[in-house]
Order: sequence, then structure tokens, then C-alpha cells
Amino acid sequence: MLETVISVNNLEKSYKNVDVLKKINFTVKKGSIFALLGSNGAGKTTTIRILTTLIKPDRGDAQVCSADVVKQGNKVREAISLTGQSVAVDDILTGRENLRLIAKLRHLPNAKEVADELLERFNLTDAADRALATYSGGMRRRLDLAMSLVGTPSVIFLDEPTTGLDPQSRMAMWKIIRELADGGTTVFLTTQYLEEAEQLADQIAILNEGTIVADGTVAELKQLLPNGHLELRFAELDEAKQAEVALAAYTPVLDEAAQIVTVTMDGTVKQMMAILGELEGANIPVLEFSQKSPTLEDVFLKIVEHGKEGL
Ligand SMILES: Nc1ncnc2c1ncn2[C@@H]1O[C@H](COP(=O)(O)OP(=O)(O)OP(=O)(O)O)[C@@H](O)[C@H]1O
Repeated sequence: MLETVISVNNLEKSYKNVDVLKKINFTVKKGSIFALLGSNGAGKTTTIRILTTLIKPDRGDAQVCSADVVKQGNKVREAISLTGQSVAVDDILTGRENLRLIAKLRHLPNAKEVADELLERFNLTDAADRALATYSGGMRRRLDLAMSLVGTPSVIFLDEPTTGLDPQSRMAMWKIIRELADGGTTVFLTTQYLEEAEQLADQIAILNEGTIVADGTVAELKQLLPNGHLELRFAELDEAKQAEVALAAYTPVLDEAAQIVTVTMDGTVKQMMAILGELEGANIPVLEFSQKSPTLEDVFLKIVEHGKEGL
């Protein structure tokens, strides 16, 4: 069985009268990618700040690499690195100088080699001797991540690693993150992009109003929302409108421009046949239909809207 690298137990944190974290619990396995999802202000950064020893919880405890984040902060800090939302690198120095500086600060004997190897790995060799001020957003993020890998930490915390990146840079970042996990590094990331969590994460936890409302693999989370959708397209808008009336029992949504009616269903063949039979009986010809499984976004929105009990 895979080793647990992060363990969070009944963690609580409040600021004045705001209860940011209310007894949260989760565990993260070695070499996995864990994504913490939540709306703005849900408490994601607060969780990361506690796990990286920047702030202390009010109650509960957490261990990272078997060390307690409050009582053994030094041990935790030796095992981790944190890459924040704001890029914490020096603009006047070059990429290479930034990396060497960090390697020296970490007392690595081979700072030059470490910097060269990371520049190569992050595809920054060509820009290595340019001042950082000339780097694009994607290059800065790559350098930021490269800097956090100096000293080969066991666990890396990435707070919204791809916010503001274009699709190409985002995919390059995803590739690097996957490679890190494949190499045995545990990755803890927060993201506002559900697609990012769906693409990358082995395990996802959804934080809502200070509570973990869902925790599992993408497939497990999707099972929380068994309902799927059936999209029915019609040749004429008039037919689509008739279908909307005929299928009133299935909460239809009409897209007039596309002449598509989307209905909610339980995903069974029986119900699909009942829906199509209904239209057949009413003499409304369907041009084409397709079944849609719930996306992670559907699950997230539903949970955030209604809480887990409302699913
Ligand atoms: N130092 C502080 N003092 C008072 N309130 C704070 C402090 N830090 C965070 N908060 C509040 O705690 C709540 C959670 O903040 P946090 O930054 O953890 O959320 P988040 O999920 O990371 O949000 P975002 O996606 O916007 O970054 C917010 O309501 C925030 O205003």
C-alpha cells in the first residue's frame, strides 16, 4: 500500500469571527497529485499555509512526511517546497543566477550543476542568461517551479500553478507536474480550474465553507452525481419547442439557436428509451441525440450550491 505523506486531522483555523477551516480531514499518498478545489475564499491558501508551517492551526493537527507541522516545523520545511501565486523570484538577476542563488542558500555543494540541470529540464537554457524582467509569464512560472525543486523536496505545494497562463504554457506546466509525480514527488496543488484537477489529479478534495465536502478520485466524485444529460437536436426550432413541452417531466432546457433540448436523466437505457418513445408518440422527429456524463464542473457546482446532502 502507498505510504501516506500528508495527513490532516480535524484542522481548525479562524480569523477573528470568520471560521475559515472547520475540522478538515484528508490524507495524501506518496507520489500522487492531490488537488484542493474550492471557490474564492474557501480556505485553500490557508490550508497550504498551515501545511507549509507559515501559520499555525487553532486546533487539530497535520503531519507532512511524518513530521508535525507545528511541533517539528524545521523537519517539515526540509522536506517541502512552496510555489506561491506571486512569482517569488528576482527580476534583475538572470534565470541562471536566480537558481544558483537558491542552491547556495540551500547549501548545495554543486550549485552550478543543479542550476544547469534545472534550466535544461524546464526548457530555459536559451534564456538562462537573460534578466528575468524579459521572461514571459509562462517562463517565469517554469523558473519559479524550477527554483522550488532545488534540493529535491519530497513534497511540493503549488498554489494555483497555472493561473494566468495561456493554454500552451498550461499544458507544458501539466507535463512537468506529471513528470514530477512519476518521479515520486508528491504534488499538492490548489486550482480554480476544474479541468486542471480533472486532467492532473489522482485525488481531489473540494473545500466549501471551511469543510471538505467531497474527497476522492475524479471517477468517485462523478459518481456523487449519477444524473447525466441527453442532448436532442431537431431540424426545426418548432419541433424543439414541442419537444420541450413533451419532455416537461425531464427538466428540459431549450437552446433555441442550436435547436437543442437538453434533458436530465439517470443514464439508464430504460429511461433513454422512454424519452425517445415520448417524442416518437408525439410525432416529433429527432435529428440526432447524444448522452452526456456529468463533468467535474457539474459535480463541483452542485456541491457548492447545495452541499453534499443536496446531491
Ligand atoms: N490574515 C487574515 N486575516 C483575516 N482573514 C483572513 C486572513 N487570511 C485569510 N483570511 C480569510 O479567510 C478566508 C479564506 O482565505 P484563503 O486565502 O484561505 O482562501 P482561498 O480558498 O485560498 O481563496 P482564493 O481562491 O481567493 O485564493 C477568506 O475569507 C479570507 O478573507
